[in-house]
Amino acid sequence: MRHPLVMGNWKLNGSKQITKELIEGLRKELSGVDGCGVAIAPPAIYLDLAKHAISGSHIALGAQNVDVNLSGAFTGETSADMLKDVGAKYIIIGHSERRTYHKESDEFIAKKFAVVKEAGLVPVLCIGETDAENEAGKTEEVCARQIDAVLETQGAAAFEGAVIAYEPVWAIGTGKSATPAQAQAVHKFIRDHIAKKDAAIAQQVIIQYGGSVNDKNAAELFTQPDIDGALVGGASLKADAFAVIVKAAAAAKNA
Ligand SMILES: O=C[C@H](O)COP(=O)(O)O
Repeated sequence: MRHPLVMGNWKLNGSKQITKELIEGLRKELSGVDGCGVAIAPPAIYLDLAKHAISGSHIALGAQNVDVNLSGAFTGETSADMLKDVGAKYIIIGHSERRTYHKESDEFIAKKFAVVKEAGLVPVLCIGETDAENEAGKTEEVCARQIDAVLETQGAAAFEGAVIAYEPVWAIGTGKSATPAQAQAVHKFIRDHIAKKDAAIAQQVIIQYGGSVNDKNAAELFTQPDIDGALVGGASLKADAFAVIVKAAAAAKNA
């Protein structure tokens, strides 16, 4: 039985003060909420502060990126072991903003996937098509290619305990979420694609939806059978809105 996971990706937002206040707000709003995994991914520089602030709660810590190297002359990078050392569990890789602004390839992201798994952490592999690819009817082709980069190098077993976030690029930060039916169709395609290699692995993999998820549209998205929570950007910066999303996922799970 899969549990949903709602994860907040703070992106390049926050400060020491905001980190403390946002987590304090989340702890209050989420007290007693059960049935849904919750994680936050603040900027790397605030991970240690966040780890202390979530202490004793059921909020897990995530990171927004990782390097493929574990140590050495790689100025400005952060390794999987370092993320583990500060208490991060869920590591976002392949986010479209990194694919676009940092030119990260499918192969490079697959290497990150392997490094994260090797460290005993949980990769949150972001995949999804651009607006142009969507218009051209290439959604499934793009998602398959992005998953295959891992499947073909590490096998289906690599997805055991892993998380996939389907984030159509056209829905990210635009206020234009995919409809529940649109998202469900792609999530089912992703699960079926992995099932061709290993049905049991496909059944347990968490597939989050991401892209303009908010406190208004979350509940309906979570009614879909293959949508297992969400990767939330903008709405994760407000404790009350993020808590509504978490509660919606928990309610859908318990329904
Ligand atoms: O990682 C989160 C996604 O990029 C979604 O961002 P958004 O909720 O602001 O659209």
